[in-house]
Amino acid sequence: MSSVSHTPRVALLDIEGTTAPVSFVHQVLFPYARTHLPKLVAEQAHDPVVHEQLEEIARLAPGVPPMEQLTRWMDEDAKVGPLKALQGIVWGQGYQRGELIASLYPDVVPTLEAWSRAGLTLAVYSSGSEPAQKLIYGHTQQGDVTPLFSRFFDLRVGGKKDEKSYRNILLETGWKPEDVLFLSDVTAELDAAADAGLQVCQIVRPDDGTVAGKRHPVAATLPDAARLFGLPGAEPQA
Ligand SMILES: CSCCC(=O)C(=O)COP(=O)(O)O
Ligand SMILES: [Mg+2]
Repeated sequence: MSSVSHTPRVALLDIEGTTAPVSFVHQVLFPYARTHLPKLVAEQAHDPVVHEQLEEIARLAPGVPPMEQLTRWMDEDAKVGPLKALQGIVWGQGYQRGELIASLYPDVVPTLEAWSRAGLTLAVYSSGSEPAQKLIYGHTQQGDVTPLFSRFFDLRVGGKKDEKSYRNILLETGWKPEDVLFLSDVTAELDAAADAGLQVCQIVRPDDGTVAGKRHPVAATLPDAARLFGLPGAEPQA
């Protein structure tokens, strides 16, 4: 397991399984998109934003009807740009209609507020599109918490299991790798980030049934991660 040496200045956070329960994404957001995507594709295909994504589907899967391809990707939980962009659009409609409200783990907002107050830069890296990230944090049970974050990264920089994506984030921001702490539940994502020189912490939420890996520090909550990395917002020691 890698050791913890340098206090991070940037916290780069995954969403599903790290700040939001896997159950919220898989039992609320994904089914909502599955229900509403066919109508979006059928009725809003001429909207320029939707149209651009439909063209991208046709490029990636020539000859396949777009809704058939989207269903295939949803069945595989594929992290693909056009699916993520279109899911973001229907979730936006859902939040606007009051049919969706985002669930975050209860420790998330207080800990991020403590980190922000202490001067840490907070950023998101999720497979969900940047608009979808802003929607989830804009419609939480605690209100709009998007101002806590200064940067949002999605598949535009590459997939989360690819070391190059983290190098792209470093290039775009000028952050030093050792200053950045990436928090995620998925070991393959942490491996990629660590290979790019970032500090990493696996969030192993008992409710999500996450399995702890062996290579990286493990925390059950963000306060637990704060304690491991010398950050504010740590839970009091027992
Ligand atoms: C913006 S919330 C929905 C997240 C999502 O679509 C997804 O596929 C989960 O991605 P993550 O990278 O946060 O695990
Ligand atoms: Mg995750």
